[in-house]
Amino acid sequence: MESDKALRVAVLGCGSVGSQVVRLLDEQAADLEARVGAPVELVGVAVRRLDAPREVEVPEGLLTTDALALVSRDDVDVVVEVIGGIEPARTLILAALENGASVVTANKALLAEDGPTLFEAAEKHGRDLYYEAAVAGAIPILRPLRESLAGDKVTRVLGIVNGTTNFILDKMDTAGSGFAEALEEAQELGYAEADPTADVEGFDAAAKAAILASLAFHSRVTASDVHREGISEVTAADVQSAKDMGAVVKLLAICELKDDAVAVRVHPAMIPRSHPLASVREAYNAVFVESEAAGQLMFYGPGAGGSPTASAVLGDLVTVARNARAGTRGVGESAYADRAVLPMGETRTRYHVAIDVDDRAGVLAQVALAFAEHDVSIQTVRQEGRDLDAQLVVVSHEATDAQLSATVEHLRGMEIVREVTSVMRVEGEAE
Ligand SMILES: NC(=O)c1ccc[n+]([C@@H]2O[C@H](COP(=O)([O-])OP(=O)(O)OC[C@H]3O[C@@H](n4cnc5c(N)ncnc54)[C@H](O)[C@@H]3O)[C@@H](O)[C@H]2O)c1
Ligand SMILES: N[C@@H](CCO)C(=O)O
Ligand code: NA
Repeated sequence: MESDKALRVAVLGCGSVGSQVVRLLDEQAADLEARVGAPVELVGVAVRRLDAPREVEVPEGLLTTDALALVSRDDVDVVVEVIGGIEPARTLILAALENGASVVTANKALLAEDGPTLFEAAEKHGRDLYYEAAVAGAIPILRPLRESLAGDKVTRVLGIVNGTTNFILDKMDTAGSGFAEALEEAQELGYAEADPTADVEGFDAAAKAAILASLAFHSRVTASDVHREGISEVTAADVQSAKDMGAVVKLLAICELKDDAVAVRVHPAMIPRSHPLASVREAYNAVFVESEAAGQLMFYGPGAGGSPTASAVLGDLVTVARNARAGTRGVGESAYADRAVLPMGETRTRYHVAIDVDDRAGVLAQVALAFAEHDVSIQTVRQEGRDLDAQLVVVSHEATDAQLSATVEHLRGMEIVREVTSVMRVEGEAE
């Protein structure tokens, strides 16, 4: 792009995010031009159907159903991919890069599954590939990890990175709703999709965790490296049990550096109400970062929605445009550390276990022994007497997930244990 020439932008997909990108490109045109130093011009919008209803009016003549032809035009400087999914998004991004365009995308699913292929193509063709919108929507988190913290050593990232599940868990906590009822409300408000599997079962958060871990630890982490558990099994009893111990249940994406390996997981966990992430309500997102020199940082804001997500897309677009004007490109992938990914069994965590037991002599000792047999140290035990039985709530110290899950299996098989009523990991508290 020459210094006074417009930056020519093609947008692929005109749904929730794409329509807001198109709107902002029009409404902010004068400011964008001033910030970039050249006009930012929309030259085409690829859609699936020309006659579909849209949230934005696309200028005459810009709509096309041939996305491949659009990205193959030699007058396109930047392609914004907001179709989502693996194909045809991957083919279109690769074609755009090959054709000399830079790419801005919000596509976490594709980046988490096949990021390296895209990064290599960007490198090979000397173009930019930016994706701030892919993790936690509008919240600036990827740029801080990639740039602001590039001189520090990030040791841990804890994130609430899925708005739908945070909304559901928040309703279960504050309104006492059951999972199904809270999900229905999330669907009515338009947070959850008709098929909520990607959100509820943690796939969306796992993709984001893979991207966060890759950037935080300068390694390649893909979605298949992430241990994933969703929230569909979280019960009102779990939520109440968390409340009783001054905690709240959140779906967390946890990325940790352990010696020279990384551990990456997504699962519901109890965190103390005093932890900054406990105050993240409704569909908001937040990412809590711990690094050696900076200490603790928290990034908070709207993690979804057309307009917030478009804000992140436009931020990337301005960066790409400035790079192009300066005749340079931004930093590419940084995977030099090439760290191994720890299996979940070797990851260290803590468990909260609630069990119904017979209320008689020696029961507590037997339960304590089960923990001891797996070399798991107990932090607290709370007992609540009932008519004929008692509920014991045990919170462990840190141990490997394998030791902790073996302890739970052991408890389930014990004659004195009537039922294990709640099992959940506990995070966000110093040992
Ligand atoms: N909506 C959000 O809150 C949000 C937040 C962060 C990231 N994202 C990501 O942004 C991307 C877009 O999400 P969205 O919510 O806007 O989805 P959406 O379903 O609202 O929009 C996608 C659009 O792409 C169109 N499309 C599908 N195939 C096409 C093709 N071959 N050519 C042209 N158009 C095609 C669809 O018709 C649809 O209008 C996804 O990768 C998503 O993960 C969305
Ligand atoms: N479905 C996602 C959208 C943002 O990726 C969420 O609920 O957070
Ligand atoms: Na973001």
